Amino acid sequence: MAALVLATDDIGGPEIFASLQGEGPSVGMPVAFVRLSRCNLACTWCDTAYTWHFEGDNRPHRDGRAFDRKANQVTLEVAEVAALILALGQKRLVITGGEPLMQGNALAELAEALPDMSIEIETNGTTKAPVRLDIRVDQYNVSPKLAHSGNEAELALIPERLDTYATDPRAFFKFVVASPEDVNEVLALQRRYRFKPGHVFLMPEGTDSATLRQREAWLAPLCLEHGFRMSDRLHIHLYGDTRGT
Ligand SMILES: C[S@@+](CC[C@H](N)C(=O)[O-])C[C@H]1O[C@@H](n2cnc3c(N)ncnc32)[C@H](O)[C@@H]1O
Ligand SMILES: Nc1nc2[nH]cc(C(=O)O)c2c(=O)[nH]1
Ligand code: SF4
Ligand SMILES: [Mg+2]
Repeated sequence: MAALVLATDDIGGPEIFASLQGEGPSVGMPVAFVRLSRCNLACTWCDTAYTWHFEGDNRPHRDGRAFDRKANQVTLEVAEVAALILALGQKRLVITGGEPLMQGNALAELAEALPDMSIEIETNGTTKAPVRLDIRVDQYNVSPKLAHSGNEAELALIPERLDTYATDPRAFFKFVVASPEDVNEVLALQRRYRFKPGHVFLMPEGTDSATLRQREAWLAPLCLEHGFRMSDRLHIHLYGDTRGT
């Protein structure tokens, strides 16, 4: 059986936890989360940089911190991960990271070990799931990265991938916006990829309630004007920017 590389919680255990889904179309649902380690992108405002911003990695991040590789990832057999998830007693699993689809083949085995759970995947949209995993996925929350993320567009916005997700009825798009100008980029992507009506969310960048509220004040009218849905970040209001929530 394969192994998965997971992020760690504050005391060094695997980041597997029950919480309410805080973002996107299933906000408020009670779910189990599993957070995998590593990412192929490097968003300057990433709220989980501890999954990829390891010591010696000189990709920039606004925290300016380097994280220690060994302290922030743990490798477990798929069966062990499945048992920890089942122990949470939830019906739905949200797989996130880091970029979880970097470990798509091991995730397919995880999905097979959890035949009764529905599955939602948080992804940056640069990678597709292998078929063995894809057939088990109920929902993709795809979060393509705009210019303010600091990623090169050639790495962050891959036309073939975005075309595939745009035509998949299970895929919802969740764009992180930090300023009103960012919405122009979303509008350009909307024109190019023709995301389905009701499948596009704009979500404020922010890791504290005050920032989210302040940005939602200008984001809400823009959503009304352009027909986008707005996503808050419920978990930030409930628990702050903490691991395992
Ligand atoms: C940490 S990412 C993990 C999954 C995947 N790598 C991705 O980017 O979609 C989970 C979600 O958090 C969002 N996110 C990360 N940092 C954020 C921040 N500072 N403010 C708002 N959303 C953020 C991402 O855009 C994504 O929708
Ligand atoms: N409660 C809660 N909801 C979330 N939705 C997406 C999350 C993520 O980090 O991918 C997340 C998270 O970390 N916590
Ligand atoms: S793609 Fe996701 S995990 Fe990777 S750096 Fe960006 S927000 Fe963080
Ligand atoms: Mg999060």
